[in-house]
Amino acid sequence: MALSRLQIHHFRNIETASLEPAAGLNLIYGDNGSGKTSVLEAIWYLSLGRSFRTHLAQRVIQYEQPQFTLFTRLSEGDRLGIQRQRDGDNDVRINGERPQRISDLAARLPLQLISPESFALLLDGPKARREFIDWGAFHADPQFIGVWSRYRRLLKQRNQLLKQKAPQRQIAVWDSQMAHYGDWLTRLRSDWVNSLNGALEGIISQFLPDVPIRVSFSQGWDARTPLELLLSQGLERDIQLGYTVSGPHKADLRLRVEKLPAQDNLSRGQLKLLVCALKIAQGQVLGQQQHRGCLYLVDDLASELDKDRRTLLLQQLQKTGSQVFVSAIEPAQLAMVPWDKTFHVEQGRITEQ
Ligand SMILES: Nc1ncnc2c1ncn2[C@@H]1O[C@H](COP(=O)(O)OP(=O)(O)OP(=O)(O)O)[C@@H](O)[C@H]1O
Repeated sequence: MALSRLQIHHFRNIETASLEPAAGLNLIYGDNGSGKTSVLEAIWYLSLGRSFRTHLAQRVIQYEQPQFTLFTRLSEGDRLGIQRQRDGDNDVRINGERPQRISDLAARLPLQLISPESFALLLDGPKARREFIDWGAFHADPQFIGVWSRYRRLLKQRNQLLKQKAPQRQIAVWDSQMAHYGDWLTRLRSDWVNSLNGALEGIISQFLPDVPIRVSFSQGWDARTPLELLLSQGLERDIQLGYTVSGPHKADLRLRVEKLPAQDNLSRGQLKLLVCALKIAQGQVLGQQQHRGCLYLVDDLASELDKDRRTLLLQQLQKTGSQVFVSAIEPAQLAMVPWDKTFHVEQGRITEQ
Protein backbone atom coordinates (compact mmCIF):
# COMPACT_ATOMS: atom_id res chain seq x y z
CA MET A 1 0.00 0.00 0.00
CA ALA A 2 1.41 3.37 -1.02
CA LEU A 3 0.30 6.84 -2.06
CA SER A 4 0.68 7.11 -5.82
CA ARG A 5 -0.56 10.71 -5.85
CA LEU A 6 -0.91 13.35 -3.17
CA GLN A 7 -2.61 16.72 -3.62
CA ILE A 8 -2.57 19.44 -0.99
CA HIS A 9 -4.43 22.78 -1.16
CA HIS A 10 -4.33 25.58 1.39
CA PHE A 11 -2.93 23.40 4.13
CA ARG A 12 -0.57 25.26 6.52
CA ASN A 13 1.87 27.22 4.30
CA ILE A 14 1.28 24.97 1.27
CA GLU A 15 -0.93 26.79 -1.19
CA THR A 16 -1.05 24.02 -3.72
CA ALA A 17 1.05 20.91 -4.32
CA SER A 18 0.69 17.80 -6.40
CA LEU A 19 3.17 14.98 -5.85
CA GLU A 20 3.69 11.53 -7.29
CA PRO A 21 5.73 9.92 -4.54
CA ALA A 22 7.83 6.80 -5.08
CA ALA A 23 6.53 3.54 -3.63
CA GLY A 24 9.79 3.28 -1.66
CA LEU A 25 11.95 5.95 -0.04
CA ASN A 26 10.96 9.62 -0.37
CA LEU A 27 13.11 12.39 1.02
CA ILE A 28 11.53 15.77 1.75
CA TYR A 29 14.11 18.44 2.53
CA GLY A 30 14.14 22.15 3.09
CA ASP A 31 15.01 24.87 5.57
CA ASN A 32 13.32 25.41 8.92
CA GLY A 33 9.73 26.54 8.45
CA SER A 34 9.66 25.62 4.75
CA GLY A 35 6.74 23.18 5.12
CA LYS A 36 8.29 19.69 5.41
CA THR A 37 6.33 18.66 8.50
CA SER A 38 3.19 20.07 6.89
CA VAL A 39 3.53 17.50 4.08
CA LEU A 40 3.73 14.67 6.63
CA GLU A 41 0.87 16.23 8.58
CA ALA A 42 -1.27 16.27 5.42
CA ILE A 43 -0.64 12.56 4.85
CA TRP A 44 -1.45 11.84 8.49
CA TYR A 45 -4.64 13.89 8.20
CA LEU A 46 -5.74 11.74 5.28
CA SER A 47 -5.44 8.64 7.44
CA LEU A 48 -6.72 9.87 10.80
CA GLY A 49 -8.97 12.77 9.87
CA ARG A 50 -7.03 15.01 12.26
CA SER A 51 -3.62 16.56 12.76
CA PHE A 52 -0.81 15.23 14.95
CA ARG A 53 0.13 18.79 15.95
CA THR A 54 -3.15 20.38 16.96
CA HIS A 55 -6.70 19.33 17.71
CA LEU A 56 -7.95 22.60 16.22
CA ALA A 57 -8.63 22.03 12.53
CA GLN A 58 -8.74 25.80 11.86
CA ARG A 59 -5.03 26.00 12.71
CA VAL A 60 -4.05 23.94 9.70
CA ILE A 61 -6.15 25.87 7.16
CA GLN A 62 -3.88 28.31 5.36
CA TYR A 63 -4.17 31.83 6.75
CA GLU A 64 -7.00 33.82 5.13
CA GLN A 65 -8.32 30.80 3.22
CA PRO A 66 -11.80 29.42 3.91
CA GLN A 67 -10.85 25.74 3.65
CA PHE A 68 -8.16 23.16 2.96
CA THR A 69 -8.45 20.19 0.61
CA LEU A 70 -6.40 16.99 0.69
CA PHE A 71 -6.58 14.16 -1.78
CA THR A 72 -4.68 10.95 -2.32
CA ARG A 73 -4.87 8.04 -4.70
CA LEU A 74 -3.54 4.80 -3.25
CA SER A 75 -1.60 2.24 -5.25
CA GLU A 76 -4.54 -0.21 -4.91
CA GLY A 77 -6.79 2.39 -6.54
CA ASP A 78 -8.69 3.78 -3.52
CA ARG A 79 -9.20 7.55 -3.48
CA LEU A 80 -9.32 9.39 -0.17
CA GLY A 81 -10.25 13.05 0.17
CA ILE A 82 -10.88 15.53 2.97
CA GLN A 83 -12.12 19.08 2.75
CA ARG A 84 -12.36 21.09 5.94
CA GLN A 85 -14.04 24.50 6.16
CA ARG A 86 -13.11 27.19 8.63
CA ASP A 87 -16.67 27.08 10.02
CA GLY A 88 -16.08 23.43 11.00
CA ASP A 89 -17.81 21.67 8.11
CA ASN A 90 -15.90 18.49 7.32
CA ASP A 91 -16.33 16.52 4.10
CA VAL A 92 -14.56 13.14 4.10
CA ARG A 93 -14.74 10.91 1.03
CA ILE A 94 -13.56 7.43 0.21
CA ASN A 95 -13.94 6.71 -3.49
CA GLY A 96 -16.43 9.56 -3.70
CA GLU A 97 -18.65 8.25 -0.87
CA ARG A 98 -18.94 9.48 2.70
CA PRO A 99 -17.57 6.71 4.98
CA GLN A 100 -19.60 5.35 7.92
CA ARG A 101 -16.80 6.11 10.35
CA ILE A 102 -13.65 8.15 10.21
CA SER A 103 -11.65 5.02 11.08
CA ASP A 104 -12.49 3.69 7.58
CA LEU A 105 -9.75 6.05 6.39
CA ALA A 106 -7.15 4.53 8.70
CA ALA A 107 -8.20 1.02 7.70
CA ARG A 108 -7.21 1.88 4.10
CA LEU A 109 -4.17 3.95 4.93
CA PRO A 110 -2.32 2.47 7.92
CA LEU A 111 0.62 4.60 8.88
CA GLN A 112 3.20 5.07 11.57
CA LEU A 113 4.66 8.42 12.50
CA ILE A 114 8.11 8.82 14.00
CA SER A 115 8.69 12.40 15.11
CA PRO A 116 10.53 14.22 17.88
CA GLU A 117 7.23 14.02 19.82
CA SER A 118 7.19 10.21 19.55
CA PHE A 119 9.27 10.08 22.72
CA ALA A 120 5.91 10.45 24.44
CA LEU A 121 5.40 6.76 23.74
CA LEU A 122 8.06 6.01 26.35
CA LEU A 123 8.12 9.13 28.51
CA ASP A 124 4.42 9.83 29.02
CA GLY A 125 1.80 7.75 30.79
CA PRO A 126 0.29 4.51 29.51
CA LYS A 127 -2.29 6.19 27.22
CA ALA A 128 0.14 6.52 24.31
CA ARG A 129 1.29 2.92 24.69
CA ARG A 130 -2.31 1.68 24.87
CA GLU A 131 -3.00 3.56 21.64
CA PHE A 132 0.08 1.95 20.18
CA ILE A 133 -1.20 -1.56 20.99
CA ASP A 134 -4.68 -0.63 19.78
CA TRP A 135 -3.28 0.54 16.42
CA GLY A 136 -2.05 -3.00 15.79
CA ALA A 137 -5.11 -4.76 17.18
CA PHE A 138 -7.35 -2.47 15.08
CA HIS A 139 -5.55 -3.30 11.84
CA ALA A 140 -5.18 -6.98 12.68
CA ASP A 141 -8.84 -7.71 13.41
CA PRO A 142 -11.90 -5.97 11.90
CA GLN A 143 -13.87 -6.79 15.08
CA PHE A 144 -11.56 -4.68 17.23
CA ILE A 145 -13.15 -1.28 16.59
CA GLY A 146 -16.63 -2.55 17.54
CA VAL A 147 -15.39 -4.29 20.70
CA TRP A 148 -13.28 -1.28 21.73
CA SER A 149 -16.15 1.21 21.19
CA ARG A 150 -18.56 -0.99 23.11
CA TYR A 151 -16.22 -1.30 26.08
CA ARG A 152 -15.62 2.45 26.08
CA ARG A 153 -19.33 3.19 26.09
CA LEU A 154 -19.96 0.76 28.95
CA LEU A 155 -17.06 2.24 30.94
CA LYS A 156 -18.33 5.78 30.41
CA GLN A 157 -21.79 4.78 31.53
CA ARG A 158 -20.45 2.95 34.62
CA ASN A 159 -18.32 5.95 35.56
CA GLN A 160 -21.32 8.27 35.25
CA LEU A 161 -23.35 6.03 37.56
CA LEU A 162 -20.42 5.85 40.00
CA LYS A 163 -20.14 9.63 40.04
CA GLN A 164 -23.87 9.97 40.68
CA LYS A 165 -23.49 7.43 43.52
CA ALA A 166 -26.30 5.38 41.95
CA PRO A 167 -27.54 2.31 43.86
CA GLN A 168 -25.05 -0.59 43.70
CA ARG A 169 -27.54 -2.90 41.94
CA GLN A 170 -28.05 -0.36 39.17
CA ILE A 171 -24.30 -0.17 38.55
CA ALA A 172 -23.59 -3.89 38.87
CA VAL A 173 -26.26 -4.80 36.34
CA TRP A 174 -23.83 -3.81 33.55
CA ASP A 175 -20.82 -5.65 34.96
CA SER A 176 -21.24 -8.88 33.02
CA GLN A 177 -21.48 -7.03 29.68
CA MET A 178 -18.52 -4.91 30.60
CA ALA A 179 -16.52 -7.99 31.55
CA HIS A 180 -17.52 -9.70 28.29
CA TYR A 181 -16.27 -6.83 26.10
CA GLY A 182 -13.33 -6.09 28.40
CA ASP A 183 -12.08 -9.69 28.20
CA TRP A 184 -12.55 -9.71 24.44
CA LEU A 185 -10.64 -6.44 24.08
CA THR A 186 -7.86 -7.80 26.28
CA ARG A 187 -7.56 -10.99 24.18
CA LEU A 188 -7.25 -8.94 20.98
CA ARG A 189 -4.60 -6.72 22.54
CA SER A 190 -2.65 -9.58 24.05
CA ASP A 191 -2.72 -11.53 20.73
CA TRP A 192 -1.31 -8.48 18.99
CA VAL A 193 1.48 -7.95 21.53
CA ASN A 194 2.40 -11.65 21.27
CA SER A 195 2.75 -11.39 17.50
CA LEU A 196 4.66 -8.14 17.87
CA ASN A 197 7.23 -9.54 20.27
CA GLY A 198 9.09 -11.71 17.74
CA ALA A 199 9.51 -8.86 15.24
CA LEU A 200 10.44 -6.45 18.01
CA GLU A 201 13.18 -8.70 19.40
CA GLY A 202 14.74 -8.90 15.94
CA ILE A 203 14.79 -5.14 15.40
CA ILE A 204 15.84 -4.29 18.96
CA SER A 205 18.77 -6.71 18.69
CA GLN A 206 20.01 -4.68 15.73
CA PHE A 207 19.25 -1.21 17.04
CA LEU A 208 20.30 -1.74 20.65
CA PRO A 209 22.34 -4.95 20.65
CA ASP A 210 23.84 -4.48 24.11
CA VAL A 211 20.70 -3.44 25.94
CA PRO A 212 18.58 -6.20 27.51
CA ILE A 213 15.08 -4.81 26.88
CA ARG A 214 12.05 -6.77 28.04
CA VAL A 215 8.64 -5.99 26.57
CA SER A 216 5.50 -7.25 28.25
CA PHE A 217 1.77 -6.62 28.12
CA SER A 218 0.06 -5.46 31.27
CA GLN A 219 -3.67 -5.97 30.85
CA GLY A 220 -4.82 -3.40 33.42
CA TRP A 221 -5.62 -5.62 36.38
CA ASP A 222 -4.31 -8.75 38.08
CA ALA A 223 -4.84 -11.46 35.46
CA ARG A 224 -5.61 -14.06 38.16
CA THR A 225 -8.89 -12.30 38.97
CA PRO A 226 -11.74 -12.62 36.45
CA LEU A 227 -12.80 -9.15 35.27
CA GLU A 228 -16.41 -9.52 36.41
CA LEU A 229 -15.26 -10.46 39.91
CA LEU A 230 -12.81 -7.54 39.91
CA LEU A 231 -15.62 -5.14 39.09
CA SER A 232 -17.93 -6.46 41.79
CA GLN A 233 -15.14 -6.64 44.40
CA GLY A 234 -14.06 -3.09 43.65
CA LEU A 235 -17.55 -1.61 43.49
CA GLU A 236 -17.59 0.10 46.90
CA ARG A 237 -14.16 1.65 46.36
CA ASP A 238 -15.15 2.70 42.82
CA ILE A 239 -18.29 4.42 44.19
CA GLN A 240 -16.17 6.28 46.74
CA LEU A 241 -13.70 7.42 44.10
CA GLY A 242 -16.32 8.05 41.40
CA TYR A 243 -14.61 6.03 38.66
CA THR A 244 -13.65 2.48 37.70
CA VAL A 245 -10.16 1.97 39.09
CA SER A 246 -8.95 -1.06 37.15
CA GLY A 247 -9.76 -2.87 33.95
CA PRO A 248 -8.67 -2.90 30.29
CA HIS A 249 -8.73 0.92 30.23
CA LYS A 250 -5.56 0.73 32.36
CA ALA A 251 -3.67 -1.62 30.01
CA ASP A 252 -0.05 -0.81 29.22
CA LEU A 253 2.98 -2.01 27.33
CA ARG A 254 5.87 -2.33 29.78
CA LEU A 255 9.37 -1.76 28.47
CA ARG A 256 12.09 -2.58 30.96
CA VAL A 257 15.85 -2.57 30.99
CA GLU A 258 17.37 -4.43 33.95
CA LYS A 259 14.02 -4.27 35.77
CA LEU A 260 13.82 -0.48 35.42
CA PRO A 261 11.47 1.37 33.04
CA ALA A 262 13.33 1.86 29.74
CA GLN A 263 12.95 5.64 29.96
CA ASP A 264 14.99 5.70 33.20
CA ASN A 265 17.83 3.73 31.69
CA LEU A 266 18.37 4.79 28.09
CA SER A 267 19.97 7.84 26.47
CA ARG A 268 17.92 10.13 24.19
CA GLY A 269 19.36 8.49 21.09
CA GLN A 270 18.68 5.01 22.47
CA LEU A 271 15.12 6.02 23.36
CA LYS A 272 14.60 7.26 19.82
CA LEU A 273 15.89 3.96 18.43
CA LEU A 274 13.58 2.04 20.75
CA VAL A 275 10.59 4.10 19.59
CA CYS A 276 11.62 3.46 15.97
CA ALA A 277 11.99 -0.27 16.67
CA LEU A 278 8.47 -0.38 18.13
CA LYS A 279 6.97 1.45 15.18
CA ILE A 280 8.84 -0.49 12.52
CA ALA A 281 7.88 -3.78 14.20
CA GLN A 282 4.18 -2.79 14.13
CA GLY A 283 4.31 -2.30 10.37
CA GLN A 284 6.32 -5.46 9.85
CA VAL A 285 3.82 -7.65 11.70
CA LEU A 286 0.91 -6.00 9.93
CA GLY A 287 2.63 -6.75 6.62
CA GLN A 288 3.15 -10.40 7.57
CA GLN A 289 -0.40 -10.89 8.86
CA GLN A 290 -2.39 -8.87 6.36
CA HIS A 291 -0.07 -8.80 3.38
CA ARG A 292 -0.32 -5.03 3.32
CA GLY A 293 2.30 -3.04 5.09
CA CYS A 294 1.97 0.43 6.48
CA LEU A 295 3.42 3.72 5.44
CA TYR A 296 6.11 5.40 7.55
CA LEU A 297 6.38 9.13 8.13
CA VAL A 298 9.64 10.14 9.77
CA ASP A 299 9.92 13.78 10.75
CA ASP A 300 13.44 15.05 11.36
CA LEU A 301 15.08 11.63 11.19
CA ALA A 302 18.55 12.99 11.84
CA SER A 303 17.84 14.53 15.24
CA GLU A 304 19.39 12.73 18.25
CA LEU A 305 21.12 10.10 16.06
CA ASP A 306 24.77 9.74 15.08
CA LYS A 307 25.75 8.75 11.55
CA ASP A 308 25.88 5.00 12.22
CA ARG A 309 22.44 5.01 13.87
CA ARG A 310 20.95 7.08 11.05
CA THR A 311 22.33 4.54 8.57
CA LEU A 312 20.91 1.65 10.60
CA LEU A 313 17.49 3.26 10.84
CA LEU A 314 17.34 4.12 7.16
CA GLN A 315 18.41 0.61 6.20
CA GLN A 316 15.71 -0.90 8.41
CA LEU A 317 13.10 1.40 6.91
CA GLN A 318 14.27 0.45 3.43
CA LYS A 319 14.10 -3.25 4.35
CA THR A 320 10.41 -2.95 5.25
CA GLY A 321 9.69 -2.47 1.54
CA SER A 322 7.09 0.13 2.60
CA GLN A 323 6.55 3.62 1.35
CA VAL A 324 8.57 5.96 3.56
CA PHE A 325 8.54 9.77 3.80
CA VAL A 326 11.48 11.25 5.63
CA SER A 327 11.97 14.94 6.34
CA ALA A 328 15.37 16.54 6.77
CA ILE A 329 16.94 19.97 6.73
CA GLU A 330 20.19 18.82 5.10
CA PRO A 331 19.93 15.96 2.58
CA ALA A 332 23.66 15.36 2.99
CA GLN A 333 22.93 14.04 6.51
CA LEU A 334 20.94 11.19 4.97
CA ALA A 335 22.97 10.39 1.89
CA MET A 336 23.77 6.85 3.07
CA VAL A 337 20.83 5.24 1.22
CA PRO A 338 19.69 5.75 -2.37
CA TRP A 339 16.47 7.80 -2.30
CA ASP A 340 13.83 6.79 -4.84
CA LYS A 341 12.51 10.35 -4.98
CA THR A 342 13.63 13.61 -3.46
CA PHE A 343 11.42 16.65 -2.96
CA HIS A 344 12.61 20.11 -2.08
CA VAL A 345 10.31 22.38 -0.06
CA GLU A 346 10.77 26.13 -0.08
CA GLN A 347 8.21 28.48 1.47
CA GLY A 348 5.46 25.92 0.96
CA ARG A 349 6.37 25.17 -2.66
CA ILE A 350 7.32 21.57 -3.35
CA THR A 351 9.46 20.54 -6.30
CA GLU A 352 10.68 17.09 -7.26
CA GLN A 353 14.46 17.05 -7.76
N1 LIG B 1 -2.38 27.92 9.04
C1 LIG B 1 -1.23 28.30 8.49
N2 LIG B 1 -1.21 29.06 7.35
C2 LIG B 1 -0.06 29.43 6.77
N3 LIG B 1 1.16 29.13 7.28
C3 LIG B 1 1.21 28.41 8.41
C4 LIG B 1 0.04 27.95 9.08
N4 LIG B 1 0.39 27.23 10.15
C5 LIG B 1 1.74 27.24 10.18
N5 LIG B 1 2.23 27.94 9.15
C6 LIG B 1 3.65 28.17 8.77
O1 LIG B 1 4.02 27.08 7.95
C7 LIG B 1 5.43 26.94 7.98
C8 LIG B 1 5.79 25.51 7.81
O2 LIG B 1 5.85 24.82 9.01
P1 LIG B 1 6.44 23.34 9.11
O3 LIG B 1 6.38 22.96 10.54
O4 LIG B 1 5.80 22.46 8.11
O5 LIG B 1 7.97 23.58 8.65
P2 LIG B 1 9.20 22.58 8.65
O6 LIG B 1 9.81 22.68 7.30
O7 LIG B 1 8.82 21.23 9.11
O8 LIG B 1 10.15 23.28 9.71
P3 LIG B 1 11.23 22.71 10.76
O9 LIG B 1 12.39 22.21 9.96
O10 LIG B 1 11.58 23.93 11.53
O11 LIG B 1 10.57 21.65 11.57
C9 LIG B 1 5.89 27.66 9.23
O12 LIG B 1 6.64 28.79 8.84
C10 LIG B 1 4.62 28.10 9.92
O13 LIG B 1 4.75 29.37 10.50
